[in-house]
Amino acid sequence: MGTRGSALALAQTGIIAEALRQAGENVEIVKVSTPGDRSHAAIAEIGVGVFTSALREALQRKEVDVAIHSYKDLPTAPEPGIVLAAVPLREDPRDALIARDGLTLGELPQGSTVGTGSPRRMAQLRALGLGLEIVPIRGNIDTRLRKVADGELDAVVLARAGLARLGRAGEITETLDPIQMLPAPAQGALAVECRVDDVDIEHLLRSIVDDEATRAAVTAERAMLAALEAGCSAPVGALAEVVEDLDAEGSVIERVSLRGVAAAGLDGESVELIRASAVADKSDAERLGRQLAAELLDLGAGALSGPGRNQR
Ligand SMILES: NCc1[nH]cc(CCC(=O)O)c1CC(=O)O
Repeated sequence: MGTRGSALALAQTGIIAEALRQAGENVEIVKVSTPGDRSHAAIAEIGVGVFTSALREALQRKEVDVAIHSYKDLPTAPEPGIVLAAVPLREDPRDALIARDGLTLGELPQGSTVGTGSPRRMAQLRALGLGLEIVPIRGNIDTRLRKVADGELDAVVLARAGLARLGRAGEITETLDPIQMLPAPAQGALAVECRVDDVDIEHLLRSIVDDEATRAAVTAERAMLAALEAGCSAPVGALAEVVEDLDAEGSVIERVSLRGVAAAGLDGESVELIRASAVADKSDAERLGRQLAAELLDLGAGALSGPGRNQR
């Protein structure tokens, strides 16, 4: 089972390995170093897939049989020869604020520094109009948290899921409501991949670790992202939830409810956000994502054209 060597990646891979071991399987974990781990440049500069392509190559070369990724870091374009065998039960997908002195977003004084390297988080923070100073940062979760502890920054915004998996959710001072901050498509979810011709392993992974509701939600979010032709570092947020509804005859059916946001500009400098939401049958998750993307484009997310367009 291949994984990146970061604390977060090892924790995530450990969860899946444990589930397989519980089911009686024998698992060996192999660390694969990626250019994303070695470079300190901004993610927007080094490009989509920096954390995931080395792992996929190790899979193709048969150095590993399974690859575990943070789903939100995967490019939207399918990879020939590789299949998404399972999408395990998702962690809380929301973003979280870790601020000095236990402060919430609303309590941070004007001019407070908030660290994030994500154009999506930058755009949504700016749109709140709180007068915060956004500081671009990179580095692993520990490095980012330390900047607040050391007093270098007043706050940072991180995925709740990553903090929870590292046992550091206790440092969160506010979990951000998706109304203020929509997460990255597939945030909090893992992607478990294997080689397309490895049917036994695919079946095994699907039967032990796949979660149907997570898969449907993430399918809608990622279809929206793909249709916007925006890569994982673009200012696009999406959150889908599987909800119970009644059909015309009054029977309970499962539907997918999807919310999306896109900044009018590509660089996170824009304060104008475009929002839309829609609901569809669970079996129509993919189409729902594409339809919401079309609506966002109609509403003006078309300004996403530019250097980042088609970068998948
Ligand atoms: N881009 C880095 C990354 N990839 C996955 C996570 C957290 C775990 C997740 O979202 O599944 C993070 C860190 C973060 O955004 O705070």
